[in-house]
Amino acid sequence: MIEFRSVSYAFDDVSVLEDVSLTIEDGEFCLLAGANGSGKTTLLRHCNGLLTPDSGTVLVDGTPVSDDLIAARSRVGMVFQHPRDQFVAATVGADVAFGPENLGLERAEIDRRVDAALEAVNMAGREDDRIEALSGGEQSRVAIAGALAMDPTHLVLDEPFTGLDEPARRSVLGRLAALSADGTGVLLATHDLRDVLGLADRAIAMRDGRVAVDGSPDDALGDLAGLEVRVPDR
Ligand SMILES: Nc1ncnc2c1ncn2[C@@H]1O[C@H](COP(=O)(O)OP(=O)(O)OP(=O)(O)O)[C@@H](O)[C@H]1O
Repeated sequence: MIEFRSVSYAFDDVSVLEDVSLTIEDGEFCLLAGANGSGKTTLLRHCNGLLTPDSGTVLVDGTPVSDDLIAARSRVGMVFQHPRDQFVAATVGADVAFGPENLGLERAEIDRRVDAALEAVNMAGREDDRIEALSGGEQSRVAIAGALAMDPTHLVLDEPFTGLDEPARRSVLGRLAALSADGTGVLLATHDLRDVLGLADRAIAMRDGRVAVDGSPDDALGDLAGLEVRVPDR
């Protein structure tokens, strides 16, 4: 469970998050929508301590992130907007293994996690492929595998579809839905909800640093008007 309790945050005295309270349950597939600049990325970066609240608390599985940064970073897998920027190795297998290696796990456990993570994103057997030779969709899936190899309770993704074509987007979405059905909490920031609302359990939308909408996708749909979010045609 990821819990935001009255979280506020400002960059240089400019308030970006204001009194945000949210709980993301295990296995919940949760969308985070909102116009550019509404605070989505800032919120997500609190989930593993990349940012620290000015006031309020963020808890991961009951422990404040600031009390145990390593636990938070192991439990919350983060996938950023441009996966290319988050790769640390030249090949798929080496990149996905990087996180578990840093946890100091035994080689057999690392190999098991890499295999399972690649399997989960439909990239099994591609360990030796060079990342730079992969398509955008494959790179996104490798970035997700890298996060999964940490065996997280939650996956937090910031606009992971940027630059992906439709088939790649659908493929990544399908994997996220399957992972959430298997118990991984998913928090997915996107300003384009057209083909994701139907997969999600819940839709949250931010406006000016506050939670403006929070409900089931069906209920949220009507409330999203005016938030510069792309919604499905009815
Ligand atoms: N490092 C920073 N320094 C100063 N201001 C920042 C910084 N990062 C973000 N901001 C500001 O904080 C506000 C919220 O930005 P944030 O990136 O969280 O929004 P967002 O909803 O994720 O937008 P986008 O969809 O464009 O990524 C914006 O006004 C932005 O300019």
